[in-house]
Amino acid sequence: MGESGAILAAAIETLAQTPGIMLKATSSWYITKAIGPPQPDYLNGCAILEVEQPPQQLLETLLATEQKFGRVRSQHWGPRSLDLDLLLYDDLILDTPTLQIPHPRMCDRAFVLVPLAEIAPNWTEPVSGRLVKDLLKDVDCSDVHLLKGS
Ligand SMILES: Nc1ncnc2c1ncn2[C@@H]1O[C@H](COP(=O)(O)OP(=O)(O)OP(=O)(O)O)[C@@H](O)[C@H]1O
Ligand SMILES: Nc1nc2c(c(=O)[nH]1)N=C(CO)CN2
Repeated sequence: MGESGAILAAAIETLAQTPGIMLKATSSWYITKAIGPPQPDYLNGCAILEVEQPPQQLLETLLATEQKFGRVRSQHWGPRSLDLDLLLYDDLILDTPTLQIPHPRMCDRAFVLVPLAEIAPNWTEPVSGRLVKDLLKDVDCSDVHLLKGS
């Protein structure tokens, strides 16, 4: 919800300025049809961060950044101002009540795999053992559209 392009750019900048985080790459932004209850389109993208923070601390940083940009949790999979998900962390597999890595739904989501394949095509998703660029071949990308100029 809101000025999504500006919110995403500002959120990325916030992360890049966080001690222990170095921004290595960002994808283009993609306009994507919402999965879940009826709601406006999303703007999705991915970034690669080099971090000194362990995964749980990185999740806290992401959640704090969502809060900074006004994230309110109401409806499940409902509209939101900003959603920052931790998709992959090296080749780590982690399953705790508050954090699962890889993100458990990433392999099914064209809105994740299209931008991720742009910046990390040869990253292996460690649960399936498959490359991001190969996972992308198995999803329907018809509802994912490049935002021109991004
Ligand atoms: N890899 C992960 N990245 C982000 N949050 C995660 C992850 N694994 C578990 N979580 C937990 O999920 C909680 C809820 O996340 P959130 O409300 O953003 O879900 P969502 O984005 O609506 O749905 P989805 O998880 O399907 O993308 C977070 O507070 C966090 O504890
Ligand atoms: N297009 C799109 N749909 C969604 C998204 C998202 O990022 N993009 N995130 C969701 C929950 O995280 C639910 N539905």
